[in-house]
Amino acid sequence: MVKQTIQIFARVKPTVRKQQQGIYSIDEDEKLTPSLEIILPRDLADGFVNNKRESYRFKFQRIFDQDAKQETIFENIAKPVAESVLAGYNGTIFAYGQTGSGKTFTITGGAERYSDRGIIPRTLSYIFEQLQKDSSKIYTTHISYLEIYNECGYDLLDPRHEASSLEDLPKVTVLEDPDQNIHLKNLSLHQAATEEEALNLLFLGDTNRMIAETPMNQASTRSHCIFTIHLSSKEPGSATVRHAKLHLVDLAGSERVAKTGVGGQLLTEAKYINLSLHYLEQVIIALSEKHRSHIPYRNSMMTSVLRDSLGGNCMTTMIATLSLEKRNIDESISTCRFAQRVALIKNEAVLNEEIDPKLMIIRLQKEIQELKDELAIVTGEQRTEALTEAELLQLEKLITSFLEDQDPESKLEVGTDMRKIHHCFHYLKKLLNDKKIHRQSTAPSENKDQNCREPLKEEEYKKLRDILQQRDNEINILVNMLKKEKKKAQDALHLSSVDRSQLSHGQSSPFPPGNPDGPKTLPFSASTQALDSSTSPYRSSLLHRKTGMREEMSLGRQEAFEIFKRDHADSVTIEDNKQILKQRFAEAKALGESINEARSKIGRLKEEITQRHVQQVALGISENIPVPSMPDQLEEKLRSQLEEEKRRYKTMFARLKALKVEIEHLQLLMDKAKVKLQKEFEAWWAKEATSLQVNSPAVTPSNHVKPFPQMSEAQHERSQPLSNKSDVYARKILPSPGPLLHSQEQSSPGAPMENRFPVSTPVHCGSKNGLQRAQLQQRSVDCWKQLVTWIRVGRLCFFKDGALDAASGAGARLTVLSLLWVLEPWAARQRRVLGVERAL
Ligand SMILES: Nc1ncnc2c1ncn2[C@@H]1O[C@H](COP(=O)(O)OP(=O)(O)OP(=O)(O)O)[C@@H](O)[C@H]1O
Repeated sequence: MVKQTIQIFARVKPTVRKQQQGIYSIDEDEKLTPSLEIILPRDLADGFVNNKRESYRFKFQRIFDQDAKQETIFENIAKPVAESVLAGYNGTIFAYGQTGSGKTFTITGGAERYSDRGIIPRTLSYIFEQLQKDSSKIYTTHISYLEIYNECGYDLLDPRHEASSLEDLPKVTVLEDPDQNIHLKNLSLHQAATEEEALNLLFLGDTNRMIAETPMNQASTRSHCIFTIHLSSKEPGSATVRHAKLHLVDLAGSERVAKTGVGGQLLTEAKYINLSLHYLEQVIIALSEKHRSHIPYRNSMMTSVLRDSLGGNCMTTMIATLSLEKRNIDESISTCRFAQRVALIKNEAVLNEEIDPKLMIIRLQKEIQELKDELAIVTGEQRTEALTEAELLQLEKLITSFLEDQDPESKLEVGTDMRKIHHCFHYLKKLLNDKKIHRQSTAPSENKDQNCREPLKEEEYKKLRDILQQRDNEINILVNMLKKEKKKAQDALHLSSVDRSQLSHGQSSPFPPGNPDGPKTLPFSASTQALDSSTSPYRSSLLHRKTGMREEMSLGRQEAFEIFKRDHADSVTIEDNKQILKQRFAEAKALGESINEARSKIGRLKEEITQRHVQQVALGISENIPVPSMPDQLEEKLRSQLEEEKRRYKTMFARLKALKVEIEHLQLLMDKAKVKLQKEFEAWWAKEATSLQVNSPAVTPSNHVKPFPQMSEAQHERSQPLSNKSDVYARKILPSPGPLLHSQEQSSPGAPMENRFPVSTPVHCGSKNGLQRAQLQQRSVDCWKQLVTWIRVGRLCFFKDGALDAASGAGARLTVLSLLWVLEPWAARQRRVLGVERAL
């Protein structure tokens, strides 16, 4: 049993230095327990805190300042916990802090760079690396991913459901057995045999979390997420199994409702979050107080799930994430205070061992049999029924192996059942008799042979023995050569089939097959195939969802999506990652080729060594001299070259392995970014569609929505100043406002935007009485064509799908208005508007 208080660490998020100046300091002098001092600026100290203290000091196991790398965080915080999980103890790491303080960044990681990987992917990497190294045990790994939102649990890894909202995901409920053990009903466990499989599950969960979030529930901010690695280990042949769980928890933002200043649905959410964090706090207070008999775990789902992690059988670590800016000082102090209370909690971690029921049954059955046998001896009671066929067969097998065993001490153990003992004697007797008869029938010729033989002289005998030994050696060498030839032929066959399959995959994998020492396995090609969307069910389902969405898009919407993508803040990151991925692929390909060369060289060297050896043997036979036991100089040289080449191969192999992990991670990051992009586009599109409908009869500048959600405030503001003047322009150049749609059904909210502006829809144009409807439509179409051309050549910076499909005046008016809002700068806007006017 390991008794330990919960370890607390602090991590300060990097922000603009100016905003943090003089606000905090870290005292590293106290090596064992460094402290963080938060200094209240004078303006805040007055009245902010009752006693007007100007600085607060908090102790932590370690404090990581702004420049701490993800690698450092993993090495110092997560690695020790992962090690205890590998040893069979439960572990928990949870991040606590206000929204935006870096909880998700610390636990999951950033979505931009490979080096930004957080605790979860690094821990998975570490655990699988350790499992591979340890061949003394059989390990099984399972993953689960739970999201708790408004006190309801959701399974983020259910492959049967395609989540488009949180409600689509299976609901998880907490059950408690009589021993007060917590069970999570409906939370699926997924076996992950490799790091890639586990990372794919993480990716699936994160994407489901992102897709399922509502505009109200912006991802991690308002929900708690628990990623759990379940690890079982067993020594071969042993009936004892060890189970350990590692919870990696990203809690919701800890800020107070009053500060967030929200209402409606957000307020409800905030209340739930505050309530669940409040219950967490209550549990922690209760645990830190001595002699408290009741700990209110059951009050909330999160405390129920984390029951063991808090004051139970677990090694728990808390990371207090701090965004130490002036405006966040109160939240930062509150986070640190919380951490100080958490540090008082003592946990008692025990090894979670249990007996494997199957092995236990076999063991007990054997024991019962032995006891029955003993009882039979003691009571003198003997069984009289005949032995079954299976029992007889079993006995005969035992006798055969007993007779074949060269060990003179070996025993024939059949127990104390007299029926079995009798049968053994009968069987042996039969064997003996059969042999006697056989001897008699072959005796005359044997006798004759023996008579002919003269006693062998000692010298001759030795010579013959040497020759025999030599022949044996030759035969062994030849057999080995034969085996190698056979293996080569098989490999050639295998390689050609791999080549074929790689060709059929389009892009060939840069990862070469196998290890020159071992059997010809295909570790990399197999795992890259696992990454391929056709073989990874999780990734493929998400990619399908993503591409599926694309396929459903109309032409115009696709065009809008392309522009949305181009202008999105993440596009630079995606492009950067694409470039890095390309570089890594090129590097992996070059490395793969070098590895293949090294493999062939190793093969050639091995062949040369064998040939050299055969030559030596042949020389020995022809000149009748014994084969030298030590390799000659040439062979020695070949062997050292072989060793050198093997070392080179291993180094390259290790690098390639690391590259593979990096490539897979980058691919996952890109997939995630693409899904996010698609989702944001859909949300923006839906919002635009709604606002077009709601505002359609009279579009006023106040109704204008920010055209792209990802636009910076500055960009947005620049695009905003639509004066009445531009409205006047719009009115001038376009059909005047009027009822845009004929019937109610055309404006039904569910109707796709393209349906709302059908080409054939006649439009009622109130004040353009002089113009024929057909002429008006023609003008609109021309106008649209012109606009589309401008967009294509980059003259206009913004365009919406309705425009392409809408040949009607109504569609034209609205969309051109939208266009006008984002034309910049003002002078250019005017020129373009005039251009539009001329085009009309
Ligand atoms: N140590 C860090 N280094 C670099 N960037 C960071 C760091 N910590 C946080 N960030 C960045 O700050 C932003 C907010 O961080 P993050 O999403 O992790 O906050 P959070 O505490 O999880 O917020 P929420 O409660 O909304 O989930 C992100 O863009 C993240 O990349």
